Amino acid sequence: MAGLDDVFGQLFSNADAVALFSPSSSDYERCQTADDLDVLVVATTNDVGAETFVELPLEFEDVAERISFGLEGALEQDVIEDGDELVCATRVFGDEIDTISRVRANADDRTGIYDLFAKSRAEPTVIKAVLELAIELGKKGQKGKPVGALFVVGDAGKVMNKSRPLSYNPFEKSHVHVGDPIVNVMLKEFSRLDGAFVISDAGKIVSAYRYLEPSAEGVDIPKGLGARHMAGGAITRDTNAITIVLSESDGLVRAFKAGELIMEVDPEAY
Ligand SMILES: Nc1ncnc2c1ncn2[C@@H]1O[C@H](COP(=O)(O)OP(=O)(O)OP(=O)(O)O)[C@@H](O)[C@H]1O
Ligand SMILES: [Mn+2]
Repeated sequence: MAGLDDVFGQLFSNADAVALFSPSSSDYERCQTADDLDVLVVATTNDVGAETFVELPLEFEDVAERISFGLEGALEQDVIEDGDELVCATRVFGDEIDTISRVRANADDRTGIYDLFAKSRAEPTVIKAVLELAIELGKKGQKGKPVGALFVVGDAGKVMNKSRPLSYNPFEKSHVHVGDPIVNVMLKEFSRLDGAFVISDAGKIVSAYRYLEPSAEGVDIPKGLGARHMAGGAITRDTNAITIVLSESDGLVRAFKAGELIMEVDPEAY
């Protein structure tokens, strides 16, 4: 009778590296003792003191998301190469590693999402909540019609200084946070209207209906994008904010940082 190695051996054979997701110290040590095995640790903190470490900004609950994000980070940090075959070990059912998947790192799959999360000033959970909201808005639209939206996340004081109100601010004196369930309903309602949402580093919604007035000098965004995207790109050069923009015309969600387009995703693919 064939052993498990014969049945599942192809999961391990000729792999270039092993990626351990949030391993315990003993998991990590055991891997260290295996001969010529390249080991990288992917986790929110480097508790095991790994030599090769890729930081996750948050624990992604979805395993496919967790792995793609980790590999994108590893590619970005040049700890793996395009085309590398990886054995990814992660937890799914419990608190310990219980699942193995074999994944090929593909540089073409890079979305820029690692850059957006890993080196931004706003809290990762805040960025995630806003990104998810933009993706959901993009999928559903507003009563079946496509909607556009512009979210400015982080460095809110400076963003407020470089913008002006288009209408009364429904979030004035309120203490609502992007993660609150009620906020998703409110934001969707307000996104029918003009201007930008301004969100603080910690996720407080500071304002809706802001008209951004950054200097657009030296901002290089792809041709064909209009005023919303130009303002969304430019404000990230003038401040330490990032922006997440949903286009009404092509339905894509884009992110800008330091005056540049760093991510472009199709909500339908999520
Ligand atoms: N400086 C700005 N600050 C905030 N909102 C803006 C700014 N400029 C434009 N907008 C908003 O973007 C909306 C769409 O403008 P426009 O069509 O020029 O942008 P766009 O980049 O082509 O976006 P879309 O792809 O959604 O059409 C405007 O109705 C307005 O609500
Ligand atoms: Mn337009």
